[in-house]
Amino acid sequence: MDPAAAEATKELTAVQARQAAPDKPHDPGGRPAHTMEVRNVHKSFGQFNVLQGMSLNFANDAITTVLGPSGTGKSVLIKHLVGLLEPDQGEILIFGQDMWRISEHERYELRTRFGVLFQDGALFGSMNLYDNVAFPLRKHTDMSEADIEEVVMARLSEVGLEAALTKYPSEVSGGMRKRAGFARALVMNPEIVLFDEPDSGLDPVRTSLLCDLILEMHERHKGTYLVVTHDIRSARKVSDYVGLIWKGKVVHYGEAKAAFESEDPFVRQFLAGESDGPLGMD
Ligand SMILES: Nc1ncnc2c1ncn2[C@@H]1O[C@H](COP(=O)(O)OP(=O)(O)OP(=O)(O)O)[C@@H](O)[C@H]1O
Repeated sequence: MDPAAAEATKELTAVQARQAAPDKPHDPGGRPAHTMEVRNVHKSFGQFNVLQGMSLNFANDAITTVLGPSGTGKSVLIKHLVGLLEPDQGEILIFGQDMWRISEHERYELRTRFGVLFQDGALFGSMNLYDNVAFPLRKHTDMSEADIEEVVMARLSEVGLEAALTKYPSEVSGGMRKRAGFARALVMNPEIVLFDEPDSGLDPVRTSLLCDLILEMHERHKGTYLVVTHDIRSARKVSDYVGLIWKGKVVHYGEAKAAFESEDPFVRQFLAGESDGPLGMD
């Protein structure tokens, strides 16, 4: 191995050694120390090892951003967290429960405690924005239409869409679709909210406004938020904690301020988005 590669490997090993905090016991009040934990998760598709021993304890009631290059497994991580993909090895713990050691029904119930904002908002094209936001309440609760209306209007108003409630997704901008998706993600008062590249397809101004909205909603509703992105500016704006993933592993996790001020060459290169440094293309 050439000296530069050896140095990079050494660096990476040192960073990996500082990854996710060790397990903590559950607190005596019954609340797990972490509402969301990923423990040594491996996942392959055919020969392709996407997650290669990923571990991460997400801080409760904080916004964690997970950053990583394209194709590094960020969306695969989200699918594991919501129980859409089963790990080949390792555990996904939600509220202290192993997602894959509970029944399918329990997993389904657990999913109702998540809000997820997918890249394109994942709205139903055949429903207007009001019905899209009302959908989870109609599906998962027996609330009356009057109560549903109260909640839906409150959520739509928080994201600035109360005037657009009769519009269909195809009739509004990408930014509005994301905001509607956000309103829908929050409608069941979730304790965990996951954002899969909320900034994708948005211009810098709309990205910045969406970040403001994420911060505002988190302040108002609290909860454990995970934002997956490769946009470093968004990460800087919203994060309390930052996780960096590379080659299917968490190579750094810690407070955002410390990460952005880190002298570590790997973390610096990652967060500065520079081509020069221990990270390569392969
Ligand atoms: N169901 C699947 N079957 C086969 N390969 C898959 C599947 N899901 C994901 N992959 C592969 O796993 C890798 C990681 O995908 P993932 O979508 O998680 O990347 P990402 O980090 O979210 O990338 P991006 O930032 O570009 O969205 C990719 O190479 C992808 O092709």
